[in-house]
Amino acid sequence: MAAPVEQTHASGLASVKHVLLVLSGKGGVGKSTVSTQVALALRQAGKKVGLLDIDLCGPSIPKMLNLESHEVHQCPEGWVPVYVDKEQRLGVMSIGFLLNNRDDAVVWRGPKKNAMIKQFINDVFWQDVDYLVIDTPPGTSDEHITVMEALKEYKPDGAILVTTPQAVAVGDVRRELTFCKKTGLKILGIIENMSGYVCPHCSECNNIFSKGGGEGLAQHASVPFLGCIPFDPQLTQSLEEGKSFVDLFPQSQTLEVIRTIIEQLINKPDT
Ligand SMILES: Nc1ncnc2c1ncn2[C@@H]1O[C@H](COP(=O)(O)OP(=O)(O)OP(=O)(O)O)[C@@H](O)[C@H]1O
Ligand code: SF4
Repeated sequence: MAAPVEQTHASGLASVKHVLLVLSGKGGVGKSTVSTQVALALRQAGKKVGLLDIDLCGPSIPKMLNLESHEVHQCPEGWVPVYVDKEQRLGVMSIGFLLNNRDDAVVWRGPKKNAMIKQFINDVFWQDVDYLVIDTPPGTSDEHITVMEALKEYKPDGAILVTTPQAVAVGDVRRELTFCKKTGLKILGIIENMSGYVCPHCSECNNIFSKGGGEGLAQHASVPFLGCIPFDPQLTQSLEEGKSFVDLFPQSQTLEVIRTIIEQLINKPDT
């Protein structure tokens, strides 16, 4: 585990223009996938982006971006993010970079996790970032409360809720909606992930499972529905290989969906 930062300058999110939290009611619905693709698409839209992975129990973002061998270093202003590109348009900070043993986080007790979350919010040296995308742990836990407390002074734009067609029925997302209301976090919208299946042979999107639950829930809760991202084997491939889906499959229909989601986020009057 890397030593705590000896801070001499204000860092934190002071130079970050917009903060977007990505939440999901339960694990495995594609929260980290959505966080990563939103960050990559925002960069492609010309924004300077930060991606903060505070899913302490399962930091998967370094693998998804092929950054697993990287370690963060410190400067007087704080931890320096790992940059995906030499132009430094997408910087990533993840607990995965700080662990000697990738399984360490799983056994941490609450206070240690909460202290780490606060450090992540306050001690990373983001330099003039337009959008900071924060990948949070699944569910609603003490860690989420800590995140919200640590973010209070930075006034996050709001939350993107990720669900799957199957998860919407179980009530996990409803709890997430309640959490946002109780903590005063604006809901930017719901994304239904793994919604339909893109055939690798003909690129046709088939609805093998039910579809539309996310949109129905959004209507019911009077929050925006941002779109349906299908289960796309090309997306799985790019995540497995740690390559950018945006660069690997620029003509993909799935990418069009992600771009449409980004446009809605960018063009919100108050984001
Ligand atoms: N739309 C998609 N198309 C293809 N594969 C996907 C899609 N969304 C997610 N996956 C795959 O599903 C798996 C789980 O995704 P991911 O790690 O993003 O979920 P998560 O909600 O962040 O999980 P956790 O709760 O463990 O953090 C990953 O292997 C990812 O490659
Ligand atoms: S979508 Fe159906 S018809 Fe098209 S290639 Fe796939 S399996 Fe064949």
